Amino acid sequence: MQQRPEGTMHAGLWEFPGGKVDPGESAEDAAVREMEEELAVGLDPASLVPVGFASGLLGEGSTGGAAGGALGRRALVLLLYAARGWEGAPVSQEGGQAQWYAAQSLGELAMPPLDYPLADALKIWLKHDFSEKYADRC
Ligand SMILES: Nc1nc2c([nH]c(=O)n2[C@@H]2O[C@H](COP(=O)(O)OP(=O)(O)OP(=O)(O)O)[C@@H](O)[C@H]2O)c(=O)[nH]1
Repeated sequence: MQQRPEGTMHAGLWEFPGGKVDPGESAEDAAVREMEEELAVGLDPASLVPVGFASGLLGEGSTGGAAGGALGRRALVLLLYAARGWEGAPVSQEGGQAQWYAAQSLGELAMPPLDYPLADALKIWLKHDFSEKYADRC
């Protein structure tokens, strides 16, 4: 998990690492690029397995809320992937903290709203260990 830096929306809250998909980029390629940029971790896009998604409005749960603020009502969909292998040790490249947490303890972290359902999806996914099904991709 990584902590959002000061001066950004949801500053100080812990989130799954990642970021926005660039135009023309696949979601998997974006995940690989963001993990490299944010944590200096190398991933193979073919090793990514979809875990779940969460959908809401940009800015919901931050100071001022989404509907009344300058952000308007922009939809936000977060896709969560699992990776069983990577190169390098994750180190935050953007000044904030990055830390491992057991899936079971994620609910106790202060997170932006959509990361809670993502954490629940991860717990279910880990319980059933769907990665076996995708062994040829990992
Ligand atoms: N992880 C997460 N992000 C959320 C939630 N709700 C919400 O508005 N966001 C916002 O969605 C954006 C996610 O984009 P991002 O991961 O590329 O964040 P970023 O810091 O690179 O972009 P930024 O400069 O716009 O803040 C952030 O601005 C974040 O504050 C949420 O529930 N979970």
